[in-house]
Amino acid sequence: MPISCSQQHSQYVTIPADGIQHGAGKIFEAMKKSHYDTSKWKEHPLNPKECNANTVDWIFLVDLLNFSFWSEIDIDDTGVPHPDRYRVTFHGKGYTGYWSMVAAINRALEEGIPITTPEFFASEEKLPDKEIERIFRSDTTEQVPLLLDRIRVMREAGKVLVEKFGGRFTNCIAQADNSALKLIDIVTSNFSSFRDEADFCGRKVQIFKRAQILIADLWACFQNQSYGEFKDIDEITMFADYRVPQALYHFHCLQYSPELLQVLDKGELIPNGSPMEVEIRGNSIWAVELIRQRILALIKEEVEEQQTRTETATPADTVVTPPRMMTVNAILIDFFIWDFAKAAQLDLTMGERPVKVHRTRSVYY
Ligand SMILES: Nc1nc2c(c(CN[C@H]3C=C[C@H](O)[C@@H]3O)cn2[C@@H]2O[C@H](COP(=O)(O)O)[C@@H](O)[C@H]2O)c(=O)[nH]1
Repeated sequence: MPISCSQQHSQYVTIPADGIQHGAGKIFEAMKKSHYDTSKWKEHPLNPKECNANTVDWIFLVDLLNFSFWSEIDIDDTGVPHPDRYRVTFHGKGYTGYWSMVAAINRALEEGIPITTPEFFASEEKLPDKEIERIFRSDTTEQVPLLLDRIRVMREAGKVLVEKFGGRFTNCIAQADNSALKLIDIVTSNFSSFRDEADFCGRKVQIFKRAQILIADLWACFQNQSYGEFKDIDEITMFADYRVPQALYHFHCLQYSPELLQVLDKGELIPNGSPMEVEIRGNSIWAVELIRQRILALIKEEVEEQQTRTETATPADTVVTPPRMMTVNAILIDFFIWDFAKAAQLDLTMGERPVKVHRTRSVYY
């Protein structure tokens, strides 16, 4: 369930009500225009086109390693990558950021390395650390961020899968009885690197970004069938990373204090679990929840308008087609905003309302 940030505790981040109206309208219009739905997931060249148990292994490893790609070298982070920032070339195209990790995994698979097989990536004998370093090798001088943490979380998760779940994440899915909330519980209680939580004003807040995006990627890839079928998928929140908050600020859906803006502009490190960081992440979750509620209201208005028009339409009027009732949940809004942020990164960093991503090093996002 999304957490509702107690605003009075927020010193650095707030959610302007008029900003939500403005942002939700813009996002809704853009999502309608692009017919944004789960079918978009497979369109990215690096995402798998087949949906089977091997795809589940692939998604598990990708979301196990789906953290911390911001570069120490590419300070401006405009989307036009600094030539020396970590980059992986696959099928002739250079990838940076999140996609660089995915490209490295796909490259290893094409080199015949069973990198997505848990009993393989669990084992220092079968897959020595040096070989993992080679798999994530860069075209440039900058190494993949947090390489040692990536190796550590692979060993830990691989061993848990082998020892407790028959070596496949499909067995975790089977235990969850098509419940996303149950699967979050299985993942966060068995795999410590997914246990993304913090203390905020004396309360424990469970953000669980990678556990939730793991479920979202399964749901989107399998289009709510088979290993991706979840009856309570709408309980999943947006994924509190460092890219979507930047876009939410751009859409006026987040407001930052002068002190936070200065920290971001200077590229200062913000510790994982610090009030500043938890406020950015917690308010992002709540802002997307408010955007979702606003979009549902806009859809309702549209349907009612169409119905009125249809009732009063005379034969001479053109036939009105009911609007595509979009399924809108926090996942689709998040995926849309993230894809938008990547496409509009130059505007987000250099445009009329520029802001940098917050720089926290952690295995959680
Ligand atoms: N909230 C949210 N965070 C997301 C994603 C994704 C990738 N999902 C795509 C994959 C399949 C679907 O098509 C999705 O569109 C990565 N990240 C996070 O971003 C950061 C990396 O950013 P940069 O350094 O600029 O590449 C890092 O924290 C990473 O964990 C998302 O969707 N939502």
